Amino acid sequence: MPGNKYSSSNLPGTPRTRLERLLRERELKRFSRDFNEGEGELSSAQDSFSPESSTSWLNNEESLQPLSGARTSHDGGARQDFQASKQRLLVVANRLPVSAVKHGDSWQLEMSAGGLVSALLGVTEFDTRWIGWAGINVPDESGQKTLTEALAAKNCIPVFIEEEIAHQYYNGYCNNTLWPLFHYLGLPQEDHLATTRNFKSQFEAYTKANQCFADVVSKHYEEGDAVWCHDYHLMFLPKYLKERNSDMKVGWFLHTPFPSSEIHRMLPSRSELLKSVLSADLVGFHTYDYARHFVSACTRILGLEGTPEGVEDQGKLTRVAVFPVGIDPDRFIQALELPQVKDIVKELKQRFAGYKVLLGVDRLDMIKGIPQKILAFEKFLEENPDWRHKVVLLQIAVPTRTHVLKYKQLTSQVHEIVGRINGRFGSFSSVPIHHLDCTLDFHTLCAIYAITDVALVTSLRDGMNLVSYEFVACQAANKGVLILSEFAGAAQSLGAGAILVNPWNVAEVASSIGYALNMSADEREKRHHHNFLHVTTHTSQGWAETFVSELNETIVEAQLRSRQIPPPLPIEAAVDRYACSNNRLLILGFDATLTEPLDALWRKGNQIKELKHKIRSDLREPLRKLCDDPKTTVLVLSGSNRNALDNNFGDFNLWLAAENGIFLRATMGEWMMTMPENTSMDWVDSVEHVFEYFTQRTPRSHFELRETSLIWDYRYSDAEFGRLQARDLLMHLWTGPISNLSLDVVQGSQSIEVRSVGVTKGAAIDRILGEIVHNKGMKEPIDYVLCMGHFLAKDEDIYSYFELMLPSETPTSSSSQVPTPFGTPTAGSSAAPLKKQHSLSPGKKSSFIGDSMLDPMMGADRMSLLEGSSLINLQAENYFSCSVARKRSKSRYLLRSSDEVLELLRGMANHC
Ligand SMILES: O=P(O)(O)OC[C@H]1O[C@H](O[C@H]2O[C@H](CO)[C@@H](O)[C@H](O)[C@H]2O)[C@H](O)[C@@H](O)[C@@H]1O
Ligand SMILES: O=c1ccn([C@@H]2O[C@H](COP(=O)(O)OP(=O)(O)O)[C@@H](O)[C@H]2O)c(=O)[nH]1
Repeated sequence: MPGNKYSSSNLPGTPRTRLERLLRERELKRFSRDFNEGEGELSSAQDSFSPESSTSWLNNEESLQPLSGARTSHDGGARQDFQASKQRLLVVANRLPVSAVKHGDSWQLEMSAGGLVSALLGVTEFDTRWIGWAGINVPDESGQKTLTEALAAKNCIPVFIEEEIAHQYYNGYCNNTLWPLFHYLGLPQEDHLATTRNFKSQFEAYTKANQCFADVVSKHYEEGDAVWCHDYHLMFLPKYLKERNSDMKVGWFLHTPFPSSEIHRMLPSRSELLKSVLSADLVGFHTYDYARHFVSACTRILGLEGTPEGVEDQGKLTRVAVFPVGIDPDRFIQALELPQVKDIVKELKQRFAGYKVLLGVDRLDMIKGIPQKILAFEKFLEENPDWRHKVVLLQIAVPTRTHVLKYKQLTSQVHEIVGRINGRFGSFSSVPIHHLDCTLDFHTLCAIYAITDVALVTSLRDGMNLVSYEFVACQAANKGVLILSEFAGAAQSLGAGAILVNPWNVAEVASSIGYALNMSADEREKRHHHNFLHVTTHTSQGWAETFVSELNETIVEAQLRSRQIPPPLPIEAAVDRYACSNNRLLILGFDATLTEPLDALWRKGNQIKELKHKIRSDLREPLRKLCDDPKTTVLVLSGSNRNALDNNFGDFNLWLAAENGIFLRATMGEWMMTMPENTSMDWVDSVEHVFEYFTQRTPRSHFELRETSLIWDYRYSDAEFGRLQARDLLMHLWTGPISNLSLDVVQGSQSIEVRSVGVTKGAAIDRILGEIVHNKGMKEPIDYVLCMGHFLAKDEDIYSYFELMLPSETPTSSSSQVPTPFGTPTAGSSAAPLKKQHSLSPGKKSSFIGDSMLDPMMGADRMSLLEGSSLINLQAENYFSCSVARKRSKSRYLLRSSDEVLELLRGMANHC
């Protein structure tokens, strides 16, 4: 990106691979950090947001430290320099690290709870601005101004959302629809009478809220910034941002699980959300499973191509990668050394003397499996009477999303179970469960983690779960045991040191509690050591650095890739050159060039087969005009069979070349063959057998037996499955029927074609032109060529054919494997001797070009006629080779879709 000083491509001696570049960037960062630490100018505590306190907003007391990157007046010069070298990062999340809360008549800024805030507090490496929803309704302008100013001191920028929209966006679409769905809890029943339970109105509010975020981001964005969007609240944000500025560097990270595509497809707006997320440059998840689910949702629901790198849509890659979050362990480890924390530890130890302490810390959310945890504890007490009155469960249930009905119901349910169990197993002097509906301050939380013997994390699903990390960080002395749900993302990192459980299996959790309480000191030590090492080496700081480095890198790679993509066809210039030429040749592909766009076919479901090979109706008129222009020759050159071309173009005055140019006819005349030497179909039975086998096993795939080739087409099948089947099919072909035959296997993006060696459009064009020139009795040289199609790589030799006709100073696009004009070096091409073949299907009348029996005037002589008569006089500026919707191409130009083809042909037709 121009002006982006963080593009590693700007560095001298640029490393060539992504890994090299990322390692180098890391090293530079480490160097810069070490340097500054050595100077003693910057301590991370100074530079980061301090969450341990809250402040009154109206009083504007500055007891909170600013977020990283805030410039304060007492900054020294070195600090300024270091700050200046930091990359600007806009963190955009629904929640700001502080929430404005009303206390009586005044407002206070309080620390927000939840893992996302905790994770991002550790991010100090960047010059960060945090953009998020203010969390409260502030309708008046002066109120908004005051809050904005108060937040600015923390480098926070509020997004104000009107109350009803915020309600439907946050309580409705986010937390009543996306949240339960992404955690495998299904969708709520839609209720048309209640707007809050109506997908449509909630969805509209969601899009509006995302627009509000986009407005604020755009306002604060500076060129070169990295914009990091967070979580399911902001799935539309990447799209809105890119629409405003396509150069913006946009990453999106999901903190929750991304469910299996079978779950995601239940969502009414499933496609829009996926497409929007794909507008980002980089998409990140906590675990490989979530990333895998996302890619397969894109392939199955959107029909796009999933690659090991991410998701590809017409050559545009959205990178998808895994970035497991961590915590800032030092914050916890250092807190335990504070006298006030030590006091709380002492007090708690006295309070629970003689008891083993089990701990749960969760937002009071149905995904956290709090009822299941408590029921498992009940079962444990039931089965282990010896442990009664020797063990307590402390359950900290942080209130959350209290306006959502399901959360209210959960609160009552949990209270009821706790009451019942305490009644059952409690005594005058003790109760087994201490359940607190509250938010703890940071120091108390650390102290509780430190005195705990067994932490119980029983989430039914959880993106990561940072409580498990925090517990481990605070257990250096105690070496307590972690019981961890296998459905939390953390199970993939802390699984080896924890006791993994299925939270739905209450009996298993109960017995795990027993196992943990009785575990030997030696085993506890080993398990703790393993997890402690992980928690202290996989920090939130590293997480953010890796994500932003990858984002920078993704942009560099996209630039490199886009350099290989042909530039867009300058339609106006192509039309102008056409207008002032005298003898023009238009070579047009058919499928995906002149046919309906795939999207339209896709939607029409079962009618696909009928519609598949039809020319777009809106193209008929301009095409007819072009065909009827005496100064223009139109040739449709396609892989399709003769029938398909006859049916579509029989009433146009043009030339048709079917089966990649093997058959040729003017629509006024008979079909003839250009390359009879390439039409042997001896191999067809054995290949057909394999194609049949795979067609039966791949729903919505089909194969087509053409006169000179066989094609298996899986473009309407599930993309992922289709690709797997295609790989398998190729293996079968190579090891079986074609292993000893001289055949070409041509892979399309969603097809596999088997044809005789040497049959390509480039090989056929020479003879086709010979025939056309002769047939039309052309006297004037061709001075304009448009050669345009969605051609397979193998058939792109046609572009090179014309390149070689240009005056010699014109650079050619490729020098290897190109046919020479009027005779290619390829085996079986026009240079080979012509001979009659008898493998054509009966019923079609064909002549061979060069077959003296059928047409004594045609043949090899005609080729030399053309060669010798310089009937092509093409200047570079009059040659337009153009790929349609295939970005990896040797063509000079690119048109993105058949819509643009329409625009071009209409423009030309205006000059007929
Ligand atoms: O902001 P709230 O609606 O009150 O909810 C709090 C946060 O909950 C979710 O946290 C997730 O992020 C954690 C860090 O990556 C992860 O460990 C945890 O498993 C997730 O549930 C939510 O995704 C955040 O957006 C909320 O802020
Ligand atoms: O009273 C509390 C208890 C916990 N937490 C924090 O809330 C976060 C919970 O994150 P987790 O990833 O476990 O789950 P989430 O709530 O984000 O789904 C942790 O960082 C806790 O330290 C908090 O802010 N206040």
